[in-house]
Amino acid sequence: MDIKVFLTENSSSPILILSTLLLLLFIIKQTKSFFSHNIRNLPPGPPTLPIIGNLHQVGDKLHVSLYKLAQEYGPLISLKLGTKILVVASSPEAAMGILKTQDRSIVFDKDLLDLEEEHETFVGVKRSLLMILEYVSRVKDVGSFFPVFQRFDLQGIRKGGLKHVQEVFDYWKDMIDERRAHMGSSTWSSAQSKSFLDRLLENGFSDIRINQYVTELFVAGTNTTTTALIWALAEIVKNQDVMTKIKEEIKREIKSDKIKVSQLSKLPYLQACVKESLRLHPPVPFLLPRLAIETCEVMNYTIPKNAQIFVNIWAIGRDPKVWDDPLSFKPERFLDSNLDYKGQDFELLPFGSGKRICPSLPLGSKSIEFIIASLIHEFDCVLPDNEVPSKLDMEDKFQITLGKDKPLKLIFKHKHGSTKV
Ligand code: HEM
Repeated sequence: MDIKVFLTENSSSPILILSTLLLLLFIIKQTKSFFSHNIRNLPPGPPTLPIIGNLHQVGDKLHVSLYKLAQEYGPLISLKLGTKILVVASSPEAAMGILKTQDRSIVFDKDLLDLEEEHETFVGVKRSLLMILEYVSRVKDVGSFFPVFQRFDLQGIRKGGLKHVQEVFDYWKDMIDERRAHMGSSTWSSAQSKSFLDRLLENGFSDIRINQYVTELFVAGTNTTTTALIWALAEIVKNQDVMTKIKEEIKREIKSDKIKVSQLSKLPYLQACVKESLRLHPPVPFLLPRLAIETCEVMNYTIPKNAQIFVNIWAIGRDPKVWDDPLSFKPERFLDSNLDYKGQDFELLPFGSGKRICPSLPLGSKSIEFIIASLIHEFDCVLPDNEVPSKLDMEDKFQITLGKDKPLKLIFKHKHGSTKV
């Protein structure tokens, strides 16, 4: 229909006319923005549709959709998501190119930590932290692909996320107030200062800053470690030959009732199992998104300023060009190899690399090794309901961490009597 005729026929409805004009303006703006993004020599990628670009190709399992696109278009690809350009690295070379040029990133949309929003009542810090993760990991946030819509928060993502951030803040507000009052009292001496919170308070951090740091640490630290632990246990239980080898190693090397952290270095096979599990199931499938601060060249392609960059470490861990028989759980591959996850080997980056590497790498990796070694040393671990280990379901579920879709249920029978599920 001719626009002029349409406007004349509908002149009785000013709201309809206004919304039509707004829609037209929007389409013109998007089209202009598409042409201005038409940068030469972008990394290859699938053809785009008008306005939405490649949004229709991004499934709920983002790590899998981007892995499949990388198989088709190469290790460094570019996509248009709304008005944004996303570059994804899915091979060690591409990861190295990105991580050596782009070392700043953003953790949360800063709006999520905006404290101006209204109060809600406390419902439980664990639930709230999980809800924050759930909101942060929502892939299909219209506002992030079309910044023009950001302020409207059409899907309620910002509002929902803020509600749970506020619940978490409320939870430890009392703790902060109490500690601050104690520090200000005459009975306080700096020798009593022990915790991370004390250090922040001593150094004059405001409540807002403390809230942000502590929430970030909780969000980054809790789900990652438990997710890694669950995957490693699931793989060991599924592969009973691996379980037998761990038991033999522990029996041979550990003579005490309890394992100490200092003894973990005597268990190279167990350490290889943890590495192998982190290769196949990195709890964080994409490193923290990097933002191209300036236009730059990576692998002879141009990455334009303000492009968002993902490194798909889940894809790198399954790349048949890098790993022999990549989908099999084979800890032996690490026994005669110097390959490590400390950020230097771009084939294996479960903790990231560069300035943004996980600050808790030693704590995270040692915790998993220690918990698994202790469980296997002290308990016999079996699946309930005569489930066959080799048939254990290993489907994953994409949130900001990549968890196991079906919960892992195990029965732990203490070697000296009691049973725990
Ligand atoms: C197995 C356990 C863990 C894994 C696999 C893991 C993985 C990661 C990864 C991949 C990143 C992003 C690195 C990058 O983009 O280059 C990261 C960042 C981070 N991790 Fe961990 N992490 C674990 C445990 C922890 C723990 C226990 C804590 C805190 C107690 C923690 C705190 C953080 C923080 C604060 C950041 C953000 C660093 C920044 O903003 O520069 N992580 N972690």
